Amino acid sequence: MRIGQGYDVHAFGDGDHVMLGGVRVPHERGVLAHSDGDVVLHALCDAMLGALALGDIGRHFPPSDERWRGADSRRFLRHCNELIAQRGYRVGNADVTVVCERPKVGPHAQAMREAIAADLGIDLDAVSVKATTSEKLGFTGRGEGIAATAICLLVPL
Ligand SMILES: Nc1ccn([C@@H]2O[C@H](COP(=O)(O)O)[C@@H](O)[C@H]2O)c(=O)n1
Ligand SMILES: C[C@@]1(CO)OP(=O)(O)OP(=O)(O)OC[C@H]1O
Repeated sequence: MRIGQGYDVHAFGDGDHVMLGGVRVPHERGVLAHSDGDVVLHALCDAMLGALALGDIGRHFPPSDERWRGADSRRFLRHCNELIAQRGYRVGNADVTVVCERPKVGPHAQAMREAIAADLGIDLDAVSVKATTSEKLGFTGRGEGIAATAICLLVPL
């Protein structure tokens, strides 16, 4: 078995939604990003890559590459899943925490779990999505941005 962790942050900018875990969540701000800026999927990709010491998301999908402008991050997740499968692993379970004051994540967590489980080809109960505020402290507390952490266990196929 292998274990990995990931972390991602995006600043809020103009817009009317944020992508989280592959789900479009209505919000009065968007995020500043090269891709769709999905912090949940970016943190999870980094956790999967980290578990096998395969570098990070920016190595596989460089922000300098125009192919990834506005990209759907589910594409990154599926690619990372293929990379780990090529090495004889699948995600045993994954646990993600989103940190922001708003939007509220809870009402969308089930849809995020379903999207992630579908892309990874694993059971729904192997995917956890949680959220917390930072009690109005720091950049997330001031509503300047959104962060996510992820941890995953890889098990042999
Ligand atoms: N963006 C968020 C933040 C929090 N939640 C839910 O609220 C609960 C309480 O958050 P605290 O930071 O005050 O502990 C938290 O456990 C989540 O269930 C949320 O849905 N979205
Ligand atoms: C996802 C990539 C894709 O170019 O760009 P961003 O959407 O800006 O997201 P980030 O979390 O900074 O990760 C780096 C890149 O791989």
